[in-house]
Amino acid sequence: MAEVSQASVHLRHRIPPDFYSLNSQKPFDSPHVSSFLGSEDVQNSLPVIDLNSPTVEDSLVRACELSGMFVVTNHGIPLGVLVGAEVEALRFFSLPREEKMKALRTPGETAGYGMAPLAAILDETMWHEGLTITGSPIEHAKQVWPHEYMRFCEMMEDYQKRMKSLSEKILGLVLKNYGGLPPFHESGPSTALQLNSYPACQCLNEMIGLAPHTDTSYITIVHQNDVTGLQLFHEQHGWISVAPKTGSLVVNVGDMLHIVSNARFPSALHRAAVSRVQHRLSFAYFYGPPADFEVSPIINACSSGPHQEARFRPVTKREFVRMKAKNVHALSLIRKGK
Ligand SMILES: C=C1C[C@]23C[C@@]1(O)CC[C@H]2[C@@]12CCC[C@@](C)(C(=O)O1)[C@H]2[C@@H]3C(=O)O
Ligand SMILES: O=C(O)CCC(=O)C(=O)O
Ligand SMILES: [Fe+2]
Repeated sequence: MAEVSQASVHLRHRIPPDFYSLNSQKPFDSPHVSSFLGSEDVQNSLPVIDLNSPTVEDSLVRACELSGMFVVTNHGIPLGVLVGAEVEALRFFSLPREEKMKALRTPGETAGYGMAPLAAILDETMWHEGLTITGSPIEHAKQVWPHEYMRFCEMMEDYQKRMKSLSEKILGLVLKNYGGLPPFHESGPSTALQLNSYPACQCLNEMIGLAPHTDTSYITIVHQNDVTGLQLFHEQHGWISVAPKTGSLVVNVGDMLHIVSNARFPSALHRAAVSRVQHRLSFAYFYGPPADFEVSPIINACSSGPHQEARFRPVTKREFVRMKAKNVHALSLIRKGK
């Protein structure tokens, strides 16, 4: 009996809500989210960085220091690639629930359909479904489209290839004064593409799409469709809305870069809100160290004042992910002197 309820709890955290049937109910208030989803309309306060600018390196470093999140333009990814990926993602998320369930993430795996892993340690329900892709999505795509999987796979592979180069360009510039990109040895970085879908939500008066979190990556590159929803927590303004701008991309600092920079760059605390009328899609590309690479603060000439002593103990991404699966505040567990 205990085993059965354990399993159902586990399933509850993996399987997205039944959006269609919930939306056919009369609107009701969520007990957990009492009108806290408002955000200040100060989205223009996020730095916008032209990657072709001659001062790009300084601007990137300042933006990382200031808010841990910024917008990039002239990034070299054609609009057609972003829109093409949106079309394919929508083709997937528009499938009937039982079809998408064929691609359900199996326990212990990264890739597949389901709730964000974050759901496992939260009480509240998130109005969210996601498809995580690592490399080729062929296995899951074939399960849902036995004969029409190629277009989806080609689009997603091309998207990841381009995002990988862009991540390396941005991270290389940000870390230039730290000796450039960290040495990855033979293993290469660990990367993942997370397709996020937030269907219009009519049944709840206020509902969270993705709960507040930081990403584990060095950096994450986010593309949003034209529906506003991404919000960044800002020390002075509270939650600020990061509205989509056609063709531009949002970049945020994750936990691994926060550690490498010895807390000089904040790991951006962010969340996603949902719309009552529009289906929101976002694409998050995570670029991080390989699982067994030991990440530790780099102390060098550009670290001054309070940053001179290592603030974190070394940690591998694998160990950190294990800690974060139980505690969203995993960073505090590796902070020195705590
Ligand atoms: C590569 C990954 C990062 C991620 C966990 C995952 O294995 C796949 C999903 C990612 C995501 C997306 C939503 C927020 C987040 C915290 C989560 O629960 O799943 C991130 C994870 C992360 O950055 O740790
Ligand atoms: O939907 C968004 O804009 C944010 C997605 C996100 O934060 C994530 O996938 O980690
Ligand atoms: Fe995120």
